[in-house]
Amino acid sequence: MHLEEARLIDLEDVSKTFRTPGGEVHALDHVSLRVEPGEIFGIVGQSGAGKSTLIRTVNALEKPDSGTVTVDGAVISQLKGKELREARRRAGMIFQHFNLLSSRTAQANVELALEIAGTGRSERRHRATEILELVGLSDRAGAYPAQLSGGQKQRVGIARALADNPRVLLSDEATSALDPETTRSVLDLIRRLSRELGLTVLLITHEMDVIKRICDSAALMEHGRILEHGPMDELLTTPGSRLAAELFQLGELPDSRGTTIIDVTFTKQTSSEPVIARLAREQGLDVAILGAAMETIHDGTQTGRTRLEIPAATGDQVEAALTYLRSQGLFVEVVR
Ligand SMILES: Nc1ncnc2c1ncn2[C@@H]1O[C@H](COP(=O)(O)OP(=O)(O)OP(=O)(O)O)[C@@H](O)[C@H]1O
Repeated sequence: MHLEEARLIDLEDVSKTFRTPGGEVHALDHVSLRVEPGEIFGIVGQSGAGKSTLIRTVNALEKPDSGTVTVDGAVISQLKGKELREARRRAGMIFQHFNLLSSRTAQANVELALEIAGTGRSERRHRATEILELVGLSDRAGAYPAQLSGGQKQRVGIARALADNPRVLLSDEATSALDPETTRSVLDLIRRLSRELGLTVLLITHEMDVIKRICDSAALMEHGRILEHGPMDELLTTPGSRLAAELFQLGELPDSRGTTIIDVTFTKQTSSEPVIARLAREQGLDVAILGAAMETIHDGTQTGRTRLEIPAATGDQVEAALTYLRSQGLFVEVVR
């Protein structure tokens, strides 16, 4: 792969401090992050973690105090004037509250993005029609935002963001104002567009479900720092991963009763149920399922965690059970 292509979104040692009456706030504290071409990368974290500041450095709405931000080969954090405006066109952005102009139809909202980019009138019309079709809104092109549902408004937002053919889509809590079903359909649309157009997507969210549903990779942010990041499969099988535990919550541990408790993580390739049944049968163990958190992800496969309790048994029996589960390709952590 060409070197520049491999650096589609690349933050290197980026810091940003705000001086407020209450003191200094380190919104970004030496953040380094790389998003691979074509992947959907989610950043999750509590309010105030620094997510918005991070995404704002990627479309140059915020200038870092130090470090570099590269987008599609351009070091966006160092550009000015015309060059900066040009580079900004490489990334489209969607927002929680859609940010559509209420006085313009869906079609005219999409065309506005192209007008600003200097595209001619007939080309604007053609492109807006094309992209509205791609997001499934052809029949609503003449509707005003007030006549559209939340999901439809976000589809217009997506069409507007992609009208100028950017290679990167930035999403700032794009589904936070939508109900769960609409959220799923908008996320699925983003996933489809990412695959069809080869789009790289960087999204920020405080919702773990968003990460589970569409992300290839994710990062956990806290106090301006990235605590963990990586491909989802790797995160889920990292011992002690906070992100994995938060993504697939298994609840509190029961009171100690001399048993062994293990968390079994299964990713795409396998489902845990038949394996657990076989474990009970073949090893003669009366295994109890204490909790399970599963998600059917975008490609229809299941990912999740199961918490098992193995009855008071000899060390050898527990060891044999762990060996068996691991031999089935499952990731196993002894919790207690
Ligand atoms: N322009 C600003 N001036 C002063 N402080 C700011 C500014 N922008 C952000 N901050 C502070 O920087 C920290 C990170 O804010 P940021 O908005 O990036 O977090 P966030 O994770 O996106 O949270 P939220 O989801 O609530 O927006 C917060 O403490 C915030 O108050």
